[in-house]
Parts: sequence; structure tokens; C-alpha cells
Amino acid sequence: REIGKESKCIIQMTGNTTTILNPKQPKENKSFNFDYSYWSHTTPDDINYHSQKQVYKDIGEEMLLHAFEGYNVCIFAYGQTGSGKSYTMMGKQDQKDQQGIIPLLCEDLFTKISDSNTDNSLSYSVEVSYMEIYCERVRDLLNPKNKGNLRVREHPLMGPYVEDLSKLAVTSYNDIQDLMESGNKARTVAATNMNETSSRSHAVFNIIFTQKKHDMDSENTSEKVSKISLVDLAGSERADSTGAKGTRLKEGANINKSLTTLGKVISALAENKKKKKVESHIPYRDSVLTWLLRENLGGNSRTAMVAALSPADINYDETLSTLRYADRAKQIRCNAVINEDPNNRLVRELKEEVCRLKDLLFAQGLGDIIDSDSLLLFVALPFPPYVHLSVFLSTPMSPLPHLPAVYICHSFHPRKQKIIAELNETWEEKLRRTEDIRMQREALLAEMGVAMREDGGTVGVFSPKKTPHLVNLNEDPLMSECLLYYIKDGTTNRQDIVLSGHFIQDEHCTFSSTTGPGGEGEIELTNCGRSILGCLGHRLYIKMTG
Ligand SMILES: Nc1ncnc2c1ncn2[C@@H]1O[C@H](COP(=O)(O)OP(=O)(O)OP(=O)(O)O)[C@@H](O)[C@H]1O
Repeated sequence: REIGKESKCIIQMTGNTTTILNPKQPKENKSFNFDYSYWSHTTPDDINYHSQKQVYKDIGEEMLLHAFEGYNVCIFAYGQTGSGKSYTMMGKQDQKDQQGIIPLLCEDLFTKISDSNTDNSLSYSVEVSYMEIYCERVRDLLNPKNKGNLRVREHPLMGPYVEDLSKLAVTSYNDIQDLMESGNKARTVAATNMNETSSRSHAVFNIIFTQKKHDMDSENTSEKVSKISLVDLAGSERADSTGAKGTRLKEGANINKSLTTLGKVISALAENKKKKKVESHIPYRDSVLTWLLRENLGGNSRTAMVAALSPADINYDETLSTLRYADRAKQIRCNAVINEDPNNRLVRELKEEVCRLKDLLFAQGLGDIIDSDSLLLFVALPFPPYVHLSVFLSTPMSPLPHLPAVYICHSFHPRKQKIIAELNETWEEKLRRTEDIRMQREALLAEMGVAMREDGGTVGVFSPKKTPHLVNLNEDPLMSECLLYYIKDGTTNRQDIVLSGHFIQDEHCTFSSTTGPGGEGEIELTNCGRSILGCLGHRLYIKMTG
């Protein structure tokens, strides 16, 4: 598109320095130094070209190493729509040499795990969650049951977390790859249903990586838990530059709320660093994104920011603003600590104690008390996130004098019960739950009509049970500014179509088509802000005229 518009390249790179030239005043240029600067908009024949592998080697490998050391790590990509954030983070799944940081890191993670399999005292577990933040709402991309909006909560020890977000157990790179693909599909389908493109939402891919080391002499098991957060942010362009109006503008404002707050958080953290004074207020809580990424932005995490830039002169303002944003972020210093828990044995013993005392209560016919919220005093043990346990002690007025002096160990709040249940879930139970969710996910996709090819690709989207539905799963690689939809065999009339996605709803809009496998169809779609280019087999080409 940029070449089509005869854009000029206004970015130069020398070593780690990136320079941007002002297209209106060619003598005016601004230079920024970063840890790395990558020249990647040309082809591999270019001697200066940096491949996806190189980016992974520099950033991903280092971050994975930190995860093995037990640190939380985060990589987030920032930049305007189309500048290459998703390309950097996910890349092209079907082309090995164009895979991005997320698949390369996941693959490397399992390679390293299997390399260290010779050490019997070490064991590893990997869990994954994938969510999307759109208009300050959080959606689970891996569990179809979790429809709509998940709540973001704060736990005194775990910090901010998304309630009910599924964390799925994985045992191989293939497992993770399947989840990534389903999550990406869920993202596109949801975006279409919401009259949006996925570039307007933030995608957060989390890997919870646990390493256990068993010390044969002391019989003690210690645990290190690292959370790897890989974030593809929404396009950073300002609402006015996208021509957004009405609802779109409001949505834009909400999306920008997360990005604006991210900007404010980054500025405030950078400012604090500069002043070296008492910390001023950091507005983490002003948006879902910054609240969830709180630790990654200014706390316990090793964090890397990737700023994706368009090299074209038409994007000068946005690109300069991205460079300034990155320049500020560079000043932030996080204080990462290894999330190691030497008290693991104690935790395990306390958990056993919880079970023993629960049994005791039941045996005494006092099972009901477990659900009561009276008289229990909450004592939280100061363990790091993910390896803590909540213990409740009875007060001196305990009506249960026949029980040992202390301990009715139970949560009195359903939310805490959920957390305890999660802590008590065995690895086998996690794997079973993951498999159940996978089957539900596939059933739902099949119901929606997302038919899979044997190689896992998507053949078409139609709803065999419900109304035929147009879903834009791929932007047409061949025709620019043209959207490609899949439609069902047979005759599809206007009234059969849920006109969502990129259409403007309009009573006068008419639509009818007849398609057969491989055959051309007739189509009419007028007054809806888009014009039909043509219909081939199951594919419908729509040119955006609005
Ligand atoms: N370095 C690159 N080399 C080759 N192709 C690239 C590169 N960067 C981006 N692309 C291609 O450019 C297009 C836009 O990139 P991408 O989707 O990653 O942008 P984005 O910043 O994530 O946009 P959005 O905000 O819309 O998600 C894609 O087709 C992508 O494959």
C-alpha cells in the first residue's frame, strides 16, 4: 500500500541508532538510540536486512533465559496499525522462517525443557492463557464457555488477575501451537462479529512456567514460577487519524484509554527514574491493560518493548510519536526478583492440614461450617504469587471447642475458594480440564461453521444450524483494500445474513447470492457502504468504498 502511494522511506538505521527524517523539512532529522534497531522492511537479499530469527535471538532468547532463572518476563509490541506488531509477535504461522517471537519462544522453551530432562531432580510444568482486551473488557480466547466480559480483580498477594480466565496445561510445543491458532481464530471471529478488526484490541498471551527442584538430601522441593507475558497492543494511531466517528470514535476512545494510560504510566515511571525522588502516583488502575501489566511495567519483571515503525513518509507523525514513546520507556528500570519459594514444603504440609481438618469437620457432622463465613480470621502467608495459601484460624470465641485449638482452614469467600481450588488442582486434573475445553472449543467452531482442512487450515465459514453468517477470517492476500468472506453453498438471501463485520446496517441494503462449489455466483449488495467485487465459489470479495 505504501509503495502504491509512492511513499518515500524516511527511516535510517546505523547500528542501534534509528533516525527519522522530516519529509517536509528534509534537513530536520531526529535520532534515537535503542538496544537494537532492526531494518526489516526489505528482503533477505539486502545486506542490512534483519530476519525474524535475529529479533528472536536478541530479545526472545534473553527473556527465556530470565524465565528459566525464575524472573517474570514481558515483551510487548507497540506501534500504529500495519506497522508489524503482529508480524513481530506472532509472524506467519505457516512459514517457518517468518514465525514471530511467540511461536519461536514457545518452541525453544520445550526444547530447553527436553534438553534438561536428564536431571531427575528437576521437573517442569507449563500453562497458557490467552486473552483479548477490547474496549476495557477482557475476553478469554481459549475457552468458548467464557463468553463476554471477565472481571479483573486484585488479590492482596497475587496482585491484579483476571477471574475465571482459563489457564490450560500444555505438555508440548504442538499443544501450545494449537492453542495459539485457536486463540487467533477466536480473536478474528469475535472482531468480525463486533464490527471491528483485531487491530483494535490488545492481545495478551501468558505462559506460566513452573520449575520444581527436589533436593534428595533434605527431601525438600523448591519451586520457581515465572510468568511470561507476550503482548500485541492495539494500533496506536489516534482516533482522529483513523477517521473514526460515532460508536467507533467511542470505542476508539476506550481503546485509547488503555493506550493513553500506558503512555501516562510510562511517562510517570520514566519521570520518577529521572527525579530519583519519592515516587509520584502511577496511574496503573486507570485502565485494564495497565492494571494487568502493572508488574511488567514498573515492578517485578524483566520487560522489553518492541516499537514497530512504518518506514513510509505518509506515517511521519505516528512514527515519530512511536519513537518518542519508546525513548521514554527506555528510561524505566524494573526491579525483578526470582520468584522462588523455599517454603514450598510448608505450603504442601499446610494444604494437607487443610484436607485433614476438613475431614475432621465432616466427621464431626460440622461440614456446614465450611461454607459459613462467620468467626473466621484470615491470615495470609507472605509467599510469592502462585505459591501462597490462605489459612483461616478460628477466633477465641470459636463454637468448636472440641476441635484442636486452632485451625479451620477454609476460605469464606467464593473467590478465595476458587483460588484455593486452583492451587489444589493436580497436574492430571489440569490436563483433563484442558482436554475438555479443547473439545468444547472445537464443537463451538464446528457449530459456527469454521470448517477445518486436514492440515488445520480454515476452509470456510458458514453456520449449518443457525443463520448463514459471513465471517472474515482472512484479509485477502491478493486484492488490496478488499475483504474476503466465506459463504455457504446454495442461495443466500439478505434476510439470511447477519450483517455485521464490516457492513453498515441498513434496511435498504439488499443481498442475494447463489453459489455452488467452484462456480461463480450472482450477487447484489447495495446501499451498504461497501461494493461487491465478485463471488467465486465460497468466496465473496467486497471492496471497501466507505
Ligand atoms: N518486517 C516485515 N517483513 C515482512 N512483512 C511484514 C513485516 N512487518 C509487517 N509485515 C507485513 O505487513 C502487514 C502488516 O503487519 P502486521 O499485521 O504485523 O501489523 P500490526 O502492526 O500488527 O497491525 P495491526 O495493529 O493492524 O494488528 C502484514 O501483512 C505483515 O505480514
